[in-house]
Amino acid sequence: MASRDLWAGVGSALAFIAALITMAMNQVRIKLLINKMSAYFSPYIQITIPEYSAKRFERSELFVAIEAYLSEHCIRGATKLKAELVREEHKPNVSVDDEQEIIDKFQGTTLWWYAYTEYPKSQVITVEPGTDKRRFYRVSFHRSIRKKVLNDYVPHVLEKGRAVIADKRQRCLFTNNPYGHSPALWSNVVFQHTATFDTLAMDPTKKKAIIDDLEAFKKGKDYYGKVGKAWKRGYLLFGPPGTGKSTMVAAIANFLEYDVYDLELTAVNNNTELRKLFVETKGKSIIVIEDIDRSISLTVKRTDDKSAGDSNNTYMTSLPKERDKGDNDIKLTLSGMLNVIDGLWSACGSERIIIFTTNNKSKLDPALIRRGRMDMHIEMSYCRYEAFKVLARNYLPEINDHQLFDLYGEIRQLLEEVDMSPADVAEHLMLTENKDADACFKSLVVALKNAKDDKANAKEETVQIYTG
Ligand SMILES: Nc1ncnc2c1ncn2[C@@H]1O[C@H](COP(=O)(O)OP(=O)(O)OP(=O)(O)O)[C@@H](O)[C@H]1O
Ligand SMILES: [Mg+2]
Repeated sequence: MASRDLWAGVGSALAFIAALITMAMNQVRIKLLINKMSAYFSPYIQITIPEYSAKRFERSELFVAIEAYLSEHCIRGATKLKAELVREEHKPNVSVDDEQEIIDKFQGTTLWWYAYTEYPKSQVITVEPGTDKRRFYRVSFHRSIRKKVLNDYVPHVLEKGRAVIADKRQRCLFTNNPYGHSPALWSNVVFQHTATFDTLAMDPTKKKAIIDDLEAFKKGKDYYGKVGKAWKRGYLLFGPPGTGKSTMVAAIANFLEYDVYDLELTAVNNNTELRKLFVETKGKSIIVIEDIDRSISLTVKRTDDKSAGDSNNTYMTSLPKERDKGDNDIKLTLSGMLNVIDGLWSACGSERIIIFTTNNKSKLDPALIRRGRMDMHIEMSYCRYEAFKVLARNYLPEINDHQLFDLYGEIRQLLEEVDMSPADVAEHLMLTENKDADACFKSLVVALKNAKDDKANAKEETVQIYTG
């Protein structure tokens, strides 16, 4: 009897649990059905954009662009905002917080945006805190504008968002790590050089030609596409020390708003390493190889190869020109370098500039600097009158043209006769505690006169030796 009661009790308990499960399942089914029906009859459509796609570990570009777009263009009506301090900036970056409806208008139609976060239902242990949650953006709109949203609105958000990101992003200066010393090929710091074309002292006509060339390059996406060329450009900067080659690189980077990759060739062992470094660079960037003549000859051990370089051994291409099969892993060669510049790298990514600087253009192999590889050869020369005026305004902004006028005549004359680098001229124009503008100009005039005398004496000596 007791056992029958017990079984009866167990039986009714099981029946009760079964009834509960059936109800719950029915509820889920009913809920799904309601959702389906409301979706069918609702005139609104929703699109959800996850922060991370299922397979990739990188944040979705669309998600990031939407975040930037909404925070820049639709933030006005929002009341729930969040602020984050990004790296070394002094102003926080303010964006729209989760669960805040944002209304956007596009070509006379309305769209409703909403950000939300999902947390895992079960306990998940992750290495980094916060990586278990999943964020989404959801946009709702009337089904009548479905095509317009997909064809016009989403690309519009993507474009505007990208522009906001580009505007706010901090540009970086990358340097290559000695191979094998670090898992990353490049290390980076924030690029903070303040040089601009306004502060760059050089012949104004040359300066304008460079700016025009850069402008054309920047706007050249369609042109490069049409003529089937990779969207890249090479500049060779040559001239004596202290004439502003490195300053020009910074001015170009600031003008184009590009990152700079400062490639130290002496830390690169072979062609394979060089290729990896190039491929790891991102678009909208400048790769600069400073003093290319010196870094190559330091890097590459001279070989017994008779085909190497010219007979005087003056070209950097005392390194072998032909491509031996094993060269790629053994050494850095000119052909390897040319292959990288012309090949794979230029095909992947876009908007790249490559700059070589040198004090000795004549030491470079013509193959390396031929047009097409180095599209523009820019000579940075000694400081002449026009360049001096720029330097005077940079270093002595308080001085007016009237005050300068008396000195200009003398300085102009001297600068035509004496070769002094802008770096040396700038040294004299630096205001210090016990040196005012007047003293600066006087010290410059004295230095120029001394240089002129030295030049005259040197000439005299040469003549004497020659005649004697
Ligand atoms: N054309 C210039 N315009 C403005 N400033 C200049 C110019 N040339 C040189 N300077 C000043 O002199 C300093 C040295 O110039 P920079 O390093 O650009 O010369 P460089 O040509 O790269 O020299 P090097 O051949 O030794 O590398 C700069 O910090 C800058 O202040
Ligand atoms: Mg330099």
